[in-house]
Amino acid sequence: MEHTELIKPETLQDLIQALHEIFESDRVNVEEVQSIMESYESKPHEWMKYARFDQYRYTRNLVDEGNGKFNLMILCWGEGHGSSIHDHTDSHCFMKLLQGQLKETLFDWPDRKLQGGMQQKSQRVLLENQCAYINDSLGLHRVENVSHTETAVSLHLYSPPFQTCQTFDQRTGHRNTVKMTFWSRFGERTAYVILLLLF
Ligand SMILES: N[C@@H](CS(=O)O)C(=O)O
Ligand SMILES: [Fe+2]
Repeated sequence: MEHTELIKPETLQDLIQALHEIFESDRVNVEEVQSIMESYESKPHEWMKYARFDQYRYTRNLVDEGNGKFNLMILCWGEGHGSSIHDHTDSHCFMKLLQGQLKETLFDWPDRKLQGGMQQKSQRVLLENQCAYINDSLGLHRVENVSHTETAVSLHLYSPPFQTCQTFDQRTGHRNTVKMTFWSRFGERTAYVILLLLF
């Protein structure tokens, strides 16, 4: 097997460069991606221009399109913000904490004769610089910034990129397909909403 040497990326730019090289190959080595993302030490001034918050829910801010192989984005979580239970559309999902902490709760896929709601499988708190991994065969998750005083910022890599996912009602297990949007792209606020309102 081809082996890429692991060098600690000093900057976010170095990390992006290293990710481009890793994803040139058709096979993704999950441990390699996870450890290179983990070894980057978060420096806020390097990612600040992507970190835009909304008052009401977490935002998704596109950083890099990875030559079509992956999407790299920064998610900004205000106090108390969380995602619904969701899947990752058959992609790899890496999630690294750049600032603050996030609670991740794992769930099994609901089965047909679901009773008593979807039961949580496990829970963990991700700390600054840690990198978690999930895909659909490991299950579903919900991510929350449970802090009432601190915001959280995370760096997500999805490969291959996807634009919709399924969300699940914890009580009934019923699912919805939702379109995922970017609050900003490459540091610029996305104009979709404004355009839709004008025309
Ligand atoms: N997968 C979610 C974020 S998280 O809750 O893992 C998203 O891309 O919006
Ligand atoms: Fe997720």
